Amino acid sequence: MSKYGVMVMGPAGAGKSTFCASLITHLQLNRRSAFYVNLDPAAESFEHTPDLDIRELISLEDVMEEMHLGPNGGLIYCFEFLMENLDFLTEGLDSLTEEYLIIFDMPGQIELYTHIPILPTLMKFLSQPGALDIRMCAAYLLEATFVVDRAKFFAGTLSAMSAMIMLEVPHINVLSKMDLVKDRIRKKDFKRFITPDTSLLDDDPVDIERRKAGLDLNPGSSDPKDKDALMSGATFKRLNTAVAGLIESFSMVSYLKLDCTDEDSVAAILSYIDDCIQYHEAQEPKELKDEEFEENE
Ligand SMILES: Nc1nc2c(ncn2[C@@H]2O[C@H](COP(=O)(O)OP(=O)(O)OP(=O)(O)O)[C@@H](O)[C@H]2O)c(=O)[nH]1
Ligand SMILES: [Mg+2]
Repeated sequence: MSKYGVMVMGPAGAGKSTFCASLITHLQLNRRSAFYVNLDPAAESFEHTPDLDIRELISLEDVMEEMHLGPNGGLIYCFEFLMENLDFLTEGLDSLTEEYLIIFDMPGQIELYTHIPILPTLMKFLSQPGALDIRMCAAYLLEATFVVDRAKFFAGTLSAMSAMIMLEVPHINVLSKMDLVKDRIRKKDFKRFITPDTSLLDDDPVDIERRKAGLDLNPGSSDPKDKDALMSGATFKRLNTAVAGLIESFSMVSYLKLDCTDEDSVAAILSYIDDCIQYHEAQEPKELKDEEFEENE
C-alpha cells in the first residue's frame, strides 16, 4: 500500500511553514487526513502541532552547545544524525494509510538544497518501494517579492532547479506570498515570471535605478564607496545573463502562484500536488457517516 507525501522546501523565510499550515487547514476543511512532519530542528512555534517532530530526536540548541557549532553547521549535524536514525521516521510513518497526505516541513538553509547529498538520500529512503514506499513530490517555494530584483530571482530559480535535478521526484515550483506583489505588479507583467527567460534582465528595475543614480559607472572597483558597483557592473550582468540563459535552455522551471491568505489559491496548489503523486487514483470511495449524510442533505 502506497503512502503519499509532499516535501515543502525553499530558502529561509520563503513561507514554507505558513504554507504547510494553510494546506493542513484546507485538508481538514475538506475532510482529508494530513500528517504533519516537522524536519526543522530550529523551528519554534507552529499553527498545527506536528504529528512527528525532529526536535523529539535532536535539538539544534543542544547540538550547537555541545558540539560548538553555529546554526548552519548544527543543522547539517542534525540531518546527519537523522540519517543515522532513520527508524525514527519508519516508526512514525509506517502505520499511515494511503488516505493521508504526509507533509514534510523543511528548514530553509540553502546548503541542504545545493551541495550536500543528504536530501536525495532522505528522499530515496522515504520513497523506496518495499520500505516506507511514500509516493513523494517536492514543492519548492520562492518569495514572489524576489521578482523585483532580477538577480535575486534568477539565483532563487537556479536553486529551485538544482533541487529539482538533485531530488529526481515530481516537483512543483511555487511563488509564495503573492498577496505582497498583487497590487504592485500587473497580472500581465507577472506572467513573464511564470516561465523565466533572459528577456527579464532587459528591464530589471534595480538595474535601471542604479544606472539612474550613476552607480554602475565604475564596475569592479575596489573602492569601498563603489561597493554597489560590484553588484551591478558589466561582469555581474554577464554572469546573470549566463545563469538566466542556463535556466532558459533547460526550460524546466515554471512557477505556480500561491497566496496563503486565499483558500482557493491553496486549493489550486494542492490539486497540482495531488496530480503529481496521483493521490486520487488510489482512493476508495468513502461512505459518509450518518451525521455527515444528513448535513449534506
Ligand atoms: N504576506 C504574507 N506573508 C507570509 C506568507 N507566508 C508566510 N508569510 C510570512 O513570512 C514569514 C516567514 O514565514 P514562514 O512560514 O515561517 O517561512 P519559512 O519558510 O517556514 O521560514 P524558515 O522555516 O525560517 O525557513 C512569516 O512572518 C510569515 O507570516 C504569505 O502568503 N503572505
Ligand atoms: Mg519554517
